[in-house]
Amino acid sequence: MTTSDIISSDTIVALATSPGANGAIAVIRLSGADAIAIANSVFKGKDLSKQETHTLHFGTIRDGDVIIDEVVISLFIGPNSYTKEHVVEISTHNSNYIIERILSLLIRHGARAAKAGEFTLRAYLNGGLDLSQAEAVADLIASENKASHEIAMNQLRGGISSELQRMREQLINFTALLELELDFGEEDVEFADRSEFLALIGTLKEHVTQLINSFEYGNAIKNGVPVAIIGKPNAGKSTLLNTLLNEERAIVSDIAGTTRDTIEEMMTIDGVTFRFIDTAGLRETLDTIEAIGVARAKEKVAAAKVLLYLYDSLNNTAEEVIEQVKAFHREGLITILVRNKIDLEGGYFANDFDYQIKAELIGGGYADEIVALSAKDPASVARLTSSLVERIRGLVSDNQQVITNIRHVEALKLAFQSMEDVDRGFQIGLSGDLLASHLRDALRHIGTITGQIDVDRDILGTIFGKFCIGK
Ligand SMILES: Nc1nc2c(c(=O)[nH]1)N(C=O)[C@@H](CNc1ccc(C(=O)N[C@@H](CCC(=O)O)C(=O)O)cc1)CN2
Ligand SMILES: Nc1nc2c(ncn2[C@@H]2O[C@H](COP(=O)(O)OP(=O)(O)OP(=O)(O)O)[C@@H](O)[C@H]2O)c(=O)[nH]1
Repeated sequence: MTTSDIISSDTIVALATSPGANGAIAVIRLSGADAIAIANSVFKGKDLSKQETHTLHFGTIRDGDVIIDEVVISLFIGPNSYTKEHVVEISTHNSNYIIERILSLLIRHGARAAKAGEFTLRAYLNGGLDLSQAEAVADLIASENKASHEIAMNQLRGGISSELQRMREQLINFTALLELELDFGEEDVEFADRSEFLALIGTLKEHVTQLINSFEYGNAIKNGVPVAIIGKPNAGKSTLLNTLLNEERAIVSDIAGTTRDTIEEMMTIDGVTFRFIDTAGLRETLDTIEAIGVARAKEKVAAAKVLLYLYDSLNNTAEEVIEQVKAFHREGLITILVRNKIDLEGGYFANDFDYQIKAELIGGGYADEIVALSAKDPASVARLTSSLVERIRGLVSDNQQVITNIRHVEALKLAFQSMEDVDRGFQIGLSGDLLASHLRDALRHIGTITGQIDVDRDILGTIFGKFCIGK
């Protein structure tokens, strides 16, 4: 690739820092073949065309004789830049007036206003980043906690890309062997035995499934892990939420049915963001407002990753706890039984009540554990939060790649289907060329994730259109 191949014809410009923000300095970024020439035509200082890449230069920006600002210019000579084109960054004083004047000055001198995500689009088109890395840039900017930051950073550093590359290589070897056999078709040779092929496709399918499943965790981490807090009226749901949030957000009272609607609160604990959802108490009622609340509670559990079921031994029978928790149960729902108000019993002592619940719900696989606490007491609630964090972290193993992007999941599902076709094809003795065609489909679907394979212009538009302008 020569420099002229990778440097696009038009030069784009945008504010790279946040518009309207209060900082001291703003950065205006130019990228393209004429970036240096355009900057030179408004900059009074050293001749930028004679400077080395990755150097800084002090000077003024002038519109005719008028000095608009004293600035610092950073120079990146293509392809040694983020976009792989010439990039010039102008650090100005952060004034909307100055920014507007410099932007329009640069446009008058031949630059064009960049569209959303256009710098990163160019980085992708010029081979600086692959598509999943470009998407990671958006995730990184949006990341607000340690867990989502870690996943986005891993993706930006090529974690997903290299994993997919390994998978593609295996598939390519596989296809090559199969096509070699096809060439010798008449002679009926087999270069690899069928069981080896089947084992390999089985491993690949398993791997793809693991990635698909990681999305549930990845998506929860990215958007906050939804936790539904459920229990009979007066179980202490609002009290627990208040202690968790350390503020009086939910209305607490001892009149059953105070919480008529659902309340949602975001909170980051040990780097994991949770969305706690308080819900109306569960009870048979003729009060229609509250009946709607109960229906909503069921919806919330359906959308939750974690269920905190609150009860206490004074107001609940073991039977009703068992019945309700079973009613909410579904595969993959992390269920923590929260036995509340232990201060009223003078501390927690396991008794028949617990043994029954433990045997039925923990033993039966409907719940993961029981945490006994007093919702009013922050120290005992801390035991619950550390258990919550541990369980969320436990969903993926340390070095497993996590998918956070729905586009990637869709592509992986299609790849899985093609692998299924290969698998089934083998079993029913499908001809080699048809098998190879299914294999190529699988390769193509995986390739769309990193963008190695023809990605539709519309899809690129959707991906980069979500970025902010200047990114
Ligand atoms: N001022 C500034 N800060 C920024 C960016 C930027 O564009 N400008 N970035 C963008 O959003 C991110 C950093 N990304 C960057 C990626 C590559 C290069 C770069 O100059 N690459 C060269 C040189 C590499 C080297 O010296 O090792 C290259 O790839 O050849 C710069 C920034 C975050 N901070
Ligand atoms: N002693 C004691 N009282 C508690 C504890 N947790 C909650 N309570 C009390 O129990 C009553 C009901 O608590 P809430 O938090 O309003 O219960 P809720 O589950 O939100 O009730 P609804 O809004 O009716 O669904 C209040 O008087 C709380 O102060 C606890 O750990 N110990």
